[in-house]
Amino acid sequence: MKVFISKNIPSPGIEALEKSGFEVYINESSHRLPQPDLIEACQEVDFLLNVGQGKLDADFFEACKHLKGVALTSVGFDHVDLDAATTHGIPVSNTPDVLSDATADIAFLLMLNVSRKAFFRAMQVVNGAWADFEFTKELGTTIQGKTLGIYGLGRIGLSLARKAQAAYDMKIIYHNRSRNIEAERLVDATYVNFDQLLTQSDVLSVHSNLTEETQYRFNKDAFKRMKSSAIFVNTARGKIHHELDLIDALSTGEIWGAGLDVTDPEPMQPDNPLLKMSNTCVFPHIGSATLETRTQMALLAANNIIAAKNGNNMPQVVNVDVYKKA
Ligand SMILES: NC(=O)c1ccc[n+]([C@@H]2O[C@H](COP(=O)([O-])OP(=O)(O)OC[C@H]3O[C@@H](n4cnc5c(N)ncnc54)[C@H](O)[C@@H]3O)[C@@H](O)[C@H]2O)c1
Repeated sequence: MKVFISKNIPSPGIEALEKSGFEVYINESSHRLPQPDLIEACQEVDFLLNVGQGKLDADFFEACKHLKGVALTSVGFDHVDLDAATTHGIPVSNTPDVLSDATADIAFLLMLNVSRKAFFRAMQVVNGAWADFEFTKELGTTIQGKTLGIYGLGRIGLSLARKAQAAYDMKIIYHNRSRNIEAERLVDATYVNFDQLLTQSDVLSVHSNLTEETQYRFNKDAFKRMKSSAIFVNTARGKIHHELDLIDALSTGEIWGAGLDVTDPEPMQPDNPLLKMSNTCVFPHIGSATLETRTQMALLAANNIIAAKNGNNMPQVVNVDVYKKA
C-alpha cells in the first residue's frame, strides 16, 4: 500500500507508516501543493495524509475517488468537503485532543500579550524606539480576577478555562449551542446567552468550529455590544470574526484590544492595519506548533491510516456516515 504525505511531518509518523508496510511518498518542499499537483500525486497512492489547511473540495474527491482514506493533521475540518468524501466512500480522520493544551496556550499567550501590549513594546526595542520610562502612557491592563468569556467550550476552550481559573483566578462564563455539563464538572464555568457573553466578558476567546452558523458571528453588531475595555482573542478560524468590523471596532475604541492566531485570508498581508496597532498581536496560525504536539498529531494521523489499511474503521473518523453506508 502507498501513502502520500502532502508536507513533511515529524519522523515518528513516517516511521510508523513504514513499519506497518507502507511505501511512503512525501512532498519535501515547504510549500503547499496546488490542487492539480496534489491530485496528480494522489493518483498512484491508496491514502493521503493531508498536512495543513489546503482545501479538499468536491473536485478533489471526484478526481481521487480511488483513495481508501484521508487523514488530516488538524482538528478542524472546515476545509474539507465531507459530503463529497462520504459520497465516494472515503473516510476522513482528524486529530482531536492531542493539540488542545498547545492551542489553549496560544490563546493564553495572546491574552497576556495584548493585555500588556507586549508585542508592541518588544517591537519598540527591536526598532530602536526604546521609550523613556513613562508612568502613564501605553499602559496595559491586568487580567487577574477578570471575566473570561469563552465562545465554544469544547476541548480547547475547556483547557483555556482551566488554565485561566487556576493561574489567574479568572471568572469563567461561556456560550455554546447548549450547556456543556461535562465541562462544568471540571471547571467552575457559568453558561450565558450570546448577548451576556458579549456584554460581560473582559476577555472574549473564540473556540468554536467554523460552520455556517459561526461564520462572521463576531461582527459590527457583536463588537458594539462588547465592553470598550474588552480584549477579543481568536485561535479558532479567521472567518468567525469579520476582519473589517474588527479593525473598525479597535480604531473607534469600541473594544480595547485583539489577539489573533487565525486570519482570513491566511497569510495576512503585511500592510494590514491590525499589524500597526499597539494593542493587537497576530500569530501565523501556530496553535499546535510544538514538537511534542506535532509529533502526536503525526502519529495520530498515521495510526488512522494504518487502521484503515488493516480493514478497521479510522478511530478519529469525522464523516462517520461513511461507515454506515458500507
Ligand atoms: N489555531 C490553531 O492552530 C488551532 C488548533 C486546533 C484547533 N483550532 C480550531 O479550534 C476549533 C475548536 O477545536 P476543539 O478541539 O476545541 O473542538 P470542539 O469540537 O471540542 O469544541 C468546539 C466547541 O464549539 C461549540 N460550538 C459549535 N458551534 C457553535 C455555535 N454555533 N455557537 C456556540 N458554540 C458552538 C461546540 O459545541 C463545541 O463545544 C477547531 O474547530 C479548529 O477550527 C485551531
